[in-house]
Amino acid sequence: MTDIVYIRGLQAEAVIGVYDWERSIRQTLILDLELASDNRAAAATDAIEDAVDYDAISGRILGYVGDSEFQLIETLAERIAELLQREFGVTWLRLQLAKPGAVKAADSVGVIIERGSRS
Ligand SMILES: Nc1nc2c(c(=O)[nH]1)N=C([C@H](O)[C@@H](O)CO)CN2
Repeated sequence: MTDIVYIRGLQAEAVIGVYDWERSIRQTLILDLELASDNRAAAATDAIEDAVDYDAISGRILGYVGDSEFQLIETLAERIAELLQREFGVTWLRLQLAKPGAVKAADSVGVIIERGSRS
């Protein structure tokens, strides 16, 4: 399957970080997602039930990240990937998780992961 539904620039706030000062503040995270989709199936029925619902997924991620308190962005990215596979049946995904305020001299830092199979 080569179709994709994407979400770009999803902005969330979380307690995240390894240092003591980070455990008592909320920091901004930016998520970019590519999700495998059979767009022809959704187009054939024109029904949201047959689509990868970017609105429902965005809402779920915002809620999950907002409640999370991990130390590493690697952990948060992995948990989000697992959640999307488990709850939304996503078979393949590429997730970029950026922590833009983390390194003062850099525009942004973060991780990119791919999970699942595209075929
Ligand atoms: N690979 C990672 N490196 C670092 C992380 C991280 O989550 N993954 N986190 C930190 C600190 O929390 C940093 O963001 C504070 O500015 C350092 N390195």
